[in-house]
Amino acid sequence: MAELKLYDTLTREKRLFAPLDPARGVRMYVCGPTVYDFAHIGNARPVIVFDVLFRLLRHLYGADHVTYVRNITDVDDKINKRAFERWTHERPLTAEIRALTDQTLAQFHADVDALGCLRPTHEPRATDFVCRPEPSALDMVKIIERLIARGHAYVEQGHVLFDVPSMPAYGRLARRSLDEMVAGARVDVAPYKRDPMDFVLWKPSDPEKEPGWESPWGFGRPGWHIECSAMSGALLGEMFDIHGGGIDLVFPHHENEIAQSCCAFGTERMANFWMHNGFLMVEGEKMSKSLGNFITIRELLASDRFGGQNWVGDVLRLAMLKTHYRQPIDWTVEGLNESTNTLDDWFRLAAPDQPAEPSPAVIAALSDDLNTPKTIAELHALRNHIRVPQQGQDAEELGRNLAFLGFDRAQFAAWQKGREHAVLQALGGIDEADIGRLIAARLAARKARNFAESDRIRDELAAKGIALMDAKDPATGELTTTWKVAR
Ligand SMILES: Nc1ncnc2c1ncn2[C@@H]1O[C@H](COP(=O)(O)OP(=O)(O)OP(=O)(O)O)[C@@H](O)[C@H]1O
Ligand SMILES: [Zn+2]
Repeated sequence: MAELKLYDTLTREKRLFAPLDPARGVRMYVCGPTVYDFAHIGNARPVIVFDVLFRLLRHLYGADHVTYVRNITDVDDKINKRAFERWTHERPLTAEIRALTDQTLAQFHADVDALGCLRPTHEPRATDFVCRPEPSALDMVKIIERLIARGHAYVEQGHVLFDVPSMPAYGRLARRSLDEMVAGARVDVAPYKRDPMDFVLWKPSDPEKEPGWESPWGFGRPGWHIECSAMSGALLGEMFDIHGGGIDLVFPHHENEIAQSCCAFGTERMANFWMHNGFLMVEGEKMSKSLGNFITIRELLASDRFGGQNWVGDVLRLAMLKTHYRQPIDWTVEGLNESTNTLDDWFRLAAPDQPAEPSPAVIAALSDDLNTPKTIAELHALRNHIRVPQQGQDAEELGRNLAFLGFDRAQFAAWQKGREHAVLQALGGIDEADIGRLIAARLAARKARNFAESDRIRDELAAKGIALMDAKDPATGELTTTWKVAR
């Protein structure tokens, strides 16, 4: 088996990966979306990156030996605020919140499906893990009770807070001193906190406008960080193999997850590897909702807001994978055009209907800390060996790799056809049949050695924005011509 090496944010090194407990397979947790609005393309980066890792792990360890959990945050103050704004009092507020989160989750699924991402093994909703009736079922309330019992949390004015000074190892993931963390996190100083770094595990809810659960500390709701400790603990165990998310989650979110899980379970570590993707940037800044410089996945797929046209999931996926996951990505129209041309070329040459099966060179590249730029270079090399489009071993191998990497030939082809149709219409009514007739006339002219006429037809089409591509079948020596809309 290929050796898998992954970069671990905690130890700041690339290390050899092996499952902690081979009998349980590989266990991976990735922080998922907060469902109150459309996801932007920056949010898609961790989804795509960890989908590629999921595919690689399934290949290396077997599909039944990988458990991938990506949570859904459906209790959050931004959700409450949005639901409260649109609430018409015709149904209870909790039903309004559920409708908002259901609708947002359905949109999220449609978006990431279009990006070629497999569904994780489990997609737990935070609200299902606040308080579970079975005494043995781990949930947020039980973890908080344990933290209080072990002297790592305290109750104050209806709030439960994690006592940061009670954990000497706090700050190890972020590698910051307490002073730096206080400055960097812009932590709220609140009257119920003993130390400014202490963070909320539980807070009281106003039953009139906020969702809540009955708890030993009154009617309230959990803080954000505790949900990931509960869902990962319940579905993967107290210690698991890989924990992922965007680099912005290192501090405070992941630092706090570690504090909660390790102090509640009495463990040294929460995850064996911590993996973080870099930012997707627009004009030198992180794409984010708060900065307002974002474009949603939906807008890219279904509107012409970015670059004056709509895009297909495969193009967004390739544009994302061209950059190594730990580097920042600059999101540009030019990058999407380049990816479009690459996929157009690959699908023209790759054999259709191939099973998803990677080449050893692709596995080797991905096994080196998910080196997707190297993977893409391997595909270009493979492409250069193809003699006859869509035929022969190399064409089949390219097709198998594209399927393995999650590219969808039919989806891409349908989008290309739609684009070509739109361009042809804009060009003033030339259609596919006209082009076919002109190509046949040109081939006939060439056969008759009437090169002036064949060039005239080529120029006539070029003037209309149609480029012709000639290829010779090496077996028969026949010339065949295909066309595309030139841009
Ligand atoms: N620009 C970005 N580039 C890469 N990953 C990102 C970016 N923005 C958010 N993420 C990641 O997306 C996932 C979902 O995060 P979250 O729901 O907190 O996003 P968000 O609150 O909408 O982000 P923001 O407020 O920054 O727009 C996280 O793993 C986060 O790190
Ligand atoms: Zn999390």
